[in-house]
Order: sequence, then structure tokens, then C-alpha cells
Amino acid sequence: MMNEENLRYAEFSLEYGTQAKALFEGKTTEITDAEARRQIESIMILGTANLTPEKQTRYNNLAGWMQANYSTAMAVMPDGRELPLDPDLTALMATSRDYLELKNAWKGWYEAAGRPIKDSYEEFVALSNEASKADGFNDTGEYWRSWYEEVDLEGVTEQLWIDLKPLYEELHAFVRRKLYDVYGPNYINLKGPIPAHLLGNMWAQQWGNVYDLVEPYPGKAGVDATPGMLDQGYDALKMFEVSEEFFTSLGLLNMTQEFWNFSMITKPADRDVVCHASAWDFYNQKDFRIKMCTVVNMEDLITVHHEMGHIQYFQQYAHQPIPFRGGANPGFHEAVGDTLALSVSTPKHLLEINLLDSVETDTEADINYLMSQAMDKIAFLPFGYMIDKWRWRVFDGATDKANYQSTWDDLRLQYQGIVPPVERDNTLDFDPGAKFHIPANTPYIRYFVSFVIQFQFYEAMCLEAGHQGELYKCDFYNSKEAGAKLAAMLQMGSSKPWPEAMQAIVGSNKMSTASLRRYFQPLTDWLHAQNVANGETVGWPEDTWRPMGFASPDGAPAFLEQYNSTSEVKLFEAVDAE
Ligand SMILES: CC(=O)N[C@@H](CC(=O)O)C(=O)NC[C@H](CC1(C(=O)N[C@@H](Cc2ccc(O)cc2)C(=O)O)CCCC1)C(=O)O
Ligand SMILES: [Zn+2]
Repeated sequence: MMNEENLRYAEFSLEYGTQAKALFEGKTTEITDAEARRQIESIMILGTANLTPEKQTRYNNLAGWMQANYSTAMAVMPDGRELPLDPDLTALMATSRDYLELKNAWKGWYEAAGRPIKDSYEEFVALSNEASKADGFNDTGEYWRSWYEEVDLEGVTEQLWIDLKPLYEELHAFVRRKLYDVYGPNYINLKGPIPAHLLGNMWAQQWGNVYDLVEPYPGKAGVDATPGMLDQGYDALKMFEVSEEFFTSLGLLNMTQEFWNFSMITKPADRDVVCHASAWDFYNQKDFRIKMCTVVNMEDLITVHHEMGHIQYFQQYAHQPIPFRGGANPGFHEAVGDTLALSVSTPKHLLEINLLDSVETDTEADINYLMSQAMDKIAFLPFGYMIDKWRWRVFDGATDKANYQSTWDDLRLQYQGIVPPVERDNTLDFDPGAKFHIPANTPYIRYFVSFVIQFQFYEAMCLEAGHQGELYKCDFYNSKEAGAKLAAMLQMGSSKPWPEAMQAIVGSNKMSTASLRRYFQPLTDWLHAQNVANGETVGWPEDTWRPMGFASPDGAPAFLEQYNSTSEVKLFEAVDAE
């Protein structure tokens, strides 16, 4: 999306960056004014502009090719159907409960999206590191970590994960039991890892789409707004208007006219676009855009708020000098929209905007709601943590191409407690390449940070709005005080180290998991009691276990091939059992 403005901005930043580098390289400590020093240090980083024109072209071609492959990859199913990720495979992974069909979709996607870019990625990493070294970093991973201004970001995030791991393992054990009830002992080991294709999402990164299999108290009023959205005839535009109205109810800024004129909010019929949602700042204080292939459902309503959170941040710091037009750290930028979405998701709020027609507020209904939230928020934590744990080692050279796949599988097992449904080929497979942010070269630890701090922001805004009672019930809709608290932090942009921005909104200058743990406390107590009552093994000690059909050449045991879905297999097993 390089338009006239962007090109001029790129030229501007290169010219000034080169001058700043010539003048100040290795001497920025001599700049006494803190703000000037921060601006110069930011402008001086030239990135791939450090490379020769030939290498820059090579870098851009590799990046373009990897993105193009991701956007056009399709899974080839056994019956010949070719399915793209958006919307077909996404919908299949979310709604199918057929073990084999899910396995075929999973295998087809990872082969089509990951394998073709394995060699390109290796070359891309080398060029990226060369550019980062020219900026004074050891590798690109170190440059990315520098945005957090932490002496030891790896240690800080590891400690956050250690705090949160018990919550995840309790949820993992409970969900594993429910999947066992559906898929049976051939495919689920109650002491082992979970097959990665059964969790409603191509990357098992969020499990909200299999909530119906784990609902603690069936029969209570639902918490999913999708039926209400369809009943009310929602379209993409309505979803964006509802989101904007939530922001302005807090006294935050409207979207600009350019936003409504130039955003792309539905998948065009006539051309291939990158459907992965994104928000864009054109650095001219009025042109801000979202590109999104919106589907009318609750998952995308949350995503709309996420993207609008980026736009709101862009607008709130638009008065800052350009080097300060960024998040206090990248996790802050990811947390804005999700913080508001925590309020929007409450059954109370969905009832207020007519997306639920009834709400029950007894303890069981509350547990249902917290379970639904946990399937997106707690499930995500190990995934959010491990993506850059894998990538930092690739950038610093500890992991070479021969180990791309095996180190990925090890981290998926160690942190998420999941295993692939079919055996991986360490030479051909490149599963990381099948996750958008790897070919797109978008850093990821920002999302792990966001999933922690968004609960701190939410709690601070709830207190400001005068909320009493359980944190997870808070809806700060229409609270100008809560909005003002957030806006004051957003307006700082990246002009100050992030602890000062944290202090401005939360009243303390540290990242803390306490708010997240407080939010989910009733659920984590309930999950622990359930797991104890069921005699569950929490964790996955039998981590060498693999599901039936794992090692056979086409990923399913011979006898299964006679059936095109596991529903018939159930009959087969039933007959066996008799
Ligand atoms: C020019 C540019 O690149 N702009 C940046 C923004 C900026 O830096 O200013 C940008 O638009 N990045 C795109 C990215 C899109 C999404 C994403 O990738 N999400 C993660 C993890 C996740 C999942 C659930 C959730 O609730 C929150 C996060 C995933 O899907 O794995 C997909 C839908 C949600 C957010 C985004 O908006 O962060
Ligand atoms: Zn984002």
C-alpha cells in the first residue's frame, strides 16, 4: 500500500536517518535532551536501507513472494477440492467435528503455505540480519526486542509465562477431557498432548470455536453475539459503526472521513487481496485505514474492535513528531482494541446493544461466560509466547534451516501441549511458514504482552468508571472518565519509555499478570475443582504419545480410509465394542 505520501515519507526518513547516523552514530549519549536523544535514536535506524540496492531488491522480492504464497495457498483435499484459508479453511477448522476432514484440511494448508517458502525464509533471515547488524544490533531479533527497552525481555516474558502456565494447564486438561468425550481414546490421550487440528483454529492459537464442546452448563442463555448479529441483519459496515460508537461513547475520537472513504472492509470479488486484517497510519494526521475481509460473526466483531484500537491510537498521537507516532511499546498498540472488546463482550453489554435477547446472571451463566473468554484469552498465551521464542533463535543463529521444523514442534509440545495430527518431515515441512506473521515478518511477542497488559488497562478503566463487584462483569460503556484515562496514555505515543505510559493509565509502572488472574479467578477455581473431581492429569506427561494414524503414510490408518469421515468410524468402533 505504498502511495505518494508513503513514498515521500520513506525518502524523508532515509535522508534524515542517513544524516543522523553520520552525525551521531556511537555518540547519542552526548545528546543531553532526552526527547531529542529518543528521536535521533529512532531516526538513525535505517533497516534494509543499509543494504546495497541489489540486496534491498532481493529482500523485497523475497518478502513479496512469501506474502504472495501465503495469500494464494490452498489446501488440496482428498476429493480434489482446493480450499483457500479465507473464508473456507477458517470456517472448516471452526465448524467441522470430523477428525479426518480436519486432518486433511490441516495437512493440506501446512503443506501449501509452509513448504514452498522454507528456502526463501532462510535467505530472507540472512538479509534481515545483515541490515540489523549495520544498525548496531547482533541480529534482527535483538532489534525487535529493543523496542521494549528491557535489559532482559526474554527473562521478563518467561516470568510472565511462569505465572500464567498453571491457568493454561488447568484449561488444557479440562478441554482435553471434553475432546476425549467426542473423539474417543484412539485420538485423545488423557495424559498426553492434544492433536493440533481439533481446537477450532488452524494454529490452535484460540479455541473459541470449540466452546460448544466444552460449555460447562449447557442450556443457559448464550454469550455468543453471532445469532443476534445475523438476526439483526448486520453487515460489515454496521459492525464498524457499532465499534466506532463504543469508542465515542467513552469520549474518544470519531473515525475520519478518509477512514470511511478509503478503508476496505469486505473481501473484493474481483481481485486477490491479503485478507489478514490490518490497520494503516499514513502519517498525515487524517488518512487512517483498515483493510479486512469482514465476516458477520462475533469473532470478527472482536477483530473490528482490535483494528479500530490501532486507528484510535494513530489518531490520539497524530500531533506527536513522527518518530514518536508509535505505541509506548508494540504490546500497547495491540492492547487498545482488545481492552475495549473485553467490555463489549460482556453479556450485559451485548444485551444493551440488542445482540443477545436474554442474559442470565447466576453463577453457572458466569462460569459459561468466563469459559468462553478463557478459550480465546488463556488458550492464546503459550502460542503468543512461543512464536518469537522460536524466531529469536532463528535470527541469532541457534536454529538453522535443518532445525526449523523440529524446534517448532518441540516448542508447540512444550508450551501449548499440542501435537500435529500427522508426522512431520523435517526436510520438507516448514510449519512456521503457515502462520501469517512469519512470511509477513511481523513480530509476535507484542501479542503475548498485550494479552497480559490489556487486563491491567481494563481493570484501570473499570475502576475509573466506578465499577463495583467482579472484574469480568465490568462494562465501562459511556464512561467519559474511563475514556479520558485511556486517551491520556494514548496521546503520549512512544515519546516516553513505556513504564511512564503504564504509570499514566494503571498507576504502577510494571507489567503484571495480577489483573488477568483476578479476572479469571472464579473460572480457575472452578476448573481446578472439576479437574480434581475427574481425577485429571494436569499437563501432558505422556508427551511421546501420538494419535492413531499419525505415522501411517497418508496420516490415517488403513481401515479409516474406507470411510470418508469419522462418523462412520464411530459405527465401526461401536460394532467392535459389542
Ligand atoms: C500496517 C500494519 O501492519 N499494522 C498493524 C498494526 C500496527 O502495528 O499498527 C496490523 O494491522 N497488523 C495486523 C494484525 C491483524 C490481527 C493479527 O494478526 N492478530 C494475531 C494475534 C491476535 C489474535 C486475536 C486478537 O484478539 C488479537 C491478536 C493473529 O491473528 O495471530 C488479525 C486479527 C487481529 C489482529 C493486527 O492488527 O495486529
Ligand atoms: Zn493488532
